Amino acid sequence: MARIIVQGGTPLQGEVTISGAKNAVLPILCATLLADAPVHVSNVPHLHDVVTTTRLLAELGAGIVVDGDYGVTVDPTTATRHVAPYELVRTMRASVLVLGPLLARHGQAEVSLPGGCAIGSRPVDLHIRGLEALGARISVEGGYIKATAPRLRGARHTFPIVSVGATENVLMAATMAEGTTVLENAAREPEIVDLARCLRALGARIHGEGTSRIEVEGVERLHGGEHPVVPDRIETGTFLVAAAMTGGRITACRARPDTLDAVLAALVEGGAEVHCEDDRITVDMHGRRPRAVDITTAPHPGFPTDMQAQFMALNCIAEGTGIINETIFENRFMHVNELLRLGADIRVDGPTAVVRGVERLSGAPVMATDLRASASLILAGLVAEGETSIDRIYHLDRGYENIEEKLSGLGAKIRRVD
Ligand SMILES: CC(=O)N[C@H]1[C@@H](OP(=O)(O)OP(=O)(O)OC[C@H]2O[C@@H](n3ccc(=O)[nH]c3=O)[C@H](O)[C@@H]2O)O[C@H](CO)[C@@H](O)[C@@H]1O
Ligand SMILES: C=C(OP(=O)(O)O)C(=O)O
Repeated sequence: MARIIVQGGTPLQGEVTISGAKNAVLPILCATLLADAPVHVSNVPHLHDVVTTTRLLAELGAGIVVDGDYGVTVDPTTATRHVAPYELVRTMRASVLVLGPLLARHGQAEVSLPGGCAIGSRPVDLHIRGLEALGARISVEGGYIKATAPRLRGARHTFPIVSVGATENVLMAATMAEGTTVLENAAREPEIVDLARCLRALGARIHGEGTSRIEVEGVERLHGGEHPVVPDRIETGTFLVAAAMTGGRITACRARPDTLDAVLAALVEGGAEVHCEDDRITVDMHGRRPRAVDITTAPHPGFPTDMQAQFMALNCIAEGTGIINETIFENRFMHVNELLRLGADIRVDGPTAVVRGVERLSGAPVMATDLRASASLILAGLVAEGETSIDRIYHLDRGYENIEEKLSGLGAKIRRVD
């Protein structure tokens, strides 16, 4: 099985180009099902989850053309099937995002329940309740969400808790509902903003994305169009933490500093010098050891749960003790046991981890358990003495494009072995 081998000890230096955001491109690809003509999506990252999504769209009958290095054109006009099968959905939870578009466009959808994953149980009740508020009739039978709605109707709906995926599913469905929909307590993540921009480029009428109140005036049809995917803030943050941990200086290019406020504030608290330009972020640690940072994850604009594992890695080698509270997912500390194998000092008590910084980590074989846990192990490997070998890296390929090549370009001693 493929592994990543990291030799620790090199401060990272140089520039790295950020790819399109995984968590933006997946809903956007699903949204193309709403259109009645081809949609061209650019700045599409090379990720396993993107391949899974295009397979799912093809399974539904859509035409897929990969053009150039980073473009995908989806022709939804031939997408007449409405069943998203278990075999595809089980490998990627975001597949449930075809539910809203299928329902809005075809009046029916059957989507396999995605199931849980390593980081938590991850139910989809909020997606279902939101779509029901628009008039859908939904039942769960045989492991499938079965939904029908001859025509969705606009409604006022308040999400009981903030959910990125549920906001996306209901937003997509509402674009073609009859009348106006108002979504309260909507997620405010930059990926929601990017989805709304894409939908608007296809003719949707949406206001308020990026705030907790989104208003959608339903339209009869969405047309074809084009959309470039927003840069990946989590990939950006991961590289910036790598620079901070190694005492290096890197610039993330084609990034979006305005989507990273909480992460950049935490880096500054950790002792990094951070400099932002339009689409570039430079982090300079001047060879210093980072200071420990306290983190509490929260919906945007709070500190992102998808950066929690990386900051835990930073705290492992920082000066002082950092306290990490994970409030979004109930089981997102799977990286702790692996970091302990590298010599970290971490104590977990329910949703809280207390990380006492140690002078040095030492390389060891470790196992990736989920996407961001994998990233945290690479970061720890970059500063550990000797060699760290990371197993089960298929998790990484879901969400990081060529991470070992990008890190090598910054001077890291890292390679993939098959
Ligand atoms: C593809 C994608 O964009 N994934 C992101 C998305 O996941 P995802 O959209 O799955 O995450 P949500 O925002 O929905 O989850 C937030 C919380 O709500 C709960 N919940 C969610 C839906 C539901 O129907 N019922 C329910 O109880 C979840 O279990 C979790 O505790 O947002 C998460 C939170 O920022 C990120 O970590 C993921 O990287
Ligand atoms: C948890 C993540 O993704 P997903 O929701 O696709 O599992 C992530 O990107 O960190």
